[in-house]
Amino acid sequence: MSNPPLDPHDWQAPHAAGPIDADITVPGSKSLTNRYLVLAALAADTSRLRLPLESRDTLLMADALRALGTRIAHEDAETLRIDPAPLQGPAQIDCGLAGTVMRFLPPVAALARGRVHFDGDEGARRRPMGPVLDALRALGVPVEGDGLPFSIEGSGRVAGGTVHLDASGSSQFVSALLLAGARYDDGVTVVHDGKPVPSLPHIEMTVEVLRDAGVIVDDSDANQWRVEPSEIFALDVDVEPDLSNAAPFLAAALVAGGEVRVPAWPHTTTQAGDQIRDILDMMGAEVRLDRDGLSVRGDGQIGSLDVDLHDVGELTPVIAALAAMADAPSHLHGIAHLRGHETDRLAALATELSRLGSEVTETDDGLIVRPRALSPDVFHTYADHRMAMAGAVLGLRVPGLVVQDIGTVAKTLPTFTTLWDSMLRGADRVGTR
Ligand SMILES: O=C(O)C1=C[C@@H](OP(=O)(O)O)[C@@H](O)[C@H](O)C1
Ligand SMILES: C=C(OP(=O)(O)O)C(=O)O
Repeated sequence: MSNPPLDPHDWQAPHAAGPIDADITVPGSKSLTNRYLVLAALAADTSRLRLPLESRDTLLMADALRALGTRIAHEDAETLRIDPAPLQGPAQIDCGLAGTVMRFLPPVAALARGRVHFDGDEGARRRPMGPVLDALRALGVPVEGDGLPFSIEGSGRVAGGTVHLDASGSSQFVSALLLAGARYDDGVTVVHDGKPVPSLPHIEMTVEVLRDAGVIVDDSDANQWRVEPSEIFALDVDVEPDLSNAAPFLAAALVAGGEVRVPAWPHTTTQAGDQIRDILDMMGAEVRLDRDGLSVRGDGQIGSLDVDLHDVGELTPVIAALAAMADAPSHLHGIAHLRGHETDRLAALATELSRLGSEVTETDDGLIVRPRALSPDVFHTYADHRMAMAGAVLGLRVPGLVVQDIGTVAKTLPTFTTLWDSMLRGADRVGTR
């Protein structure tokens, strides 16, 4: 009997026939691109971003800012020019499934004159929003709703002041208020009360981009951030490659053996994804960062690990895929907040890895992955780009594995399959940033 035909959204993940030898040019960082776009829209003058990420999350951010009055256009193939203008409603904002759009823009919409309505994908309606919307209410901004869909009735200005919130569900609640806070009359002081904030490097990134734009930020006390009211200077920046999106390619060197190189890897960065270097080293890779970029070498052996991913939850799906092919059980912890990401990532990973044959236990705040012989099946992605990338990593060693709805990679890396194929051909001639 022949196999049933593949759904057109399904992708037969390529199997690695031998060691890899590839240079992969990774497109720009989602987190940096979307922070730069927001600050550029709030800035005093024209900004320029070179090599921004162009993916669903960043296109939605640009469209949303345009809906509020900002002019954003390509100046040349590599450069976006952003001309700020007074923020205006009425406007409809489609957040898709982008945490950065649904969290970063309500505090911006509060500065617009008029009603701004937010909605997004069905999955986005399940993502936590309460702390940032309640914080805006506490600052006197009229908000209708507690999650998507919701509306904000801006009056053109926000008084600002001190807000207390629980950011244990997402660091983005804090980043959101800090990004817009300099434009509030009294600035903003955000105080976190609750369990530890996840993804702290992402808040450090927010603080750094604000300081680069001339904003004074005091982050000297734990769990408290103060943004002084001030003008935001225009930006003229090159966007770093997205280090979390580099992870599946680097992981491939461990699975298939061989070497993967990522040029332009920053030597200092606020991207949490930089931690992939230490994690792959712990799993047995030979990792080298020099002036040409990052190179990762593997021999097909994957070591197990016990790791706290609280700061860098984005890497979990790819690390879990590696753990399922490691030489002993692994424990990934500190990641309870992943239940509120694109999907409940802990449940999704446990289900999909178990379907292939792994023995996976979901704990309160993570996963225990016991490697077993894997057999091919359909790997479901739950509209989660990082699940799709994890499926690709597994497919290198599981011939016949099918990744369902591969198109979901478009959230942050629309060229993923092209880059993946080029990596397996041992070259990166088609990669674009
Ligand atoms: O601020 C950002 O750019 C991000 C913060 C993190 O969110 P959480 O704090 O919700 O984990 C991260 O996982 C997400 O991919 C991007
Ligand atoms: C959690 C993620 O995205 P978002 O910005 O939508 O929260 C992610 O990219 O892994």
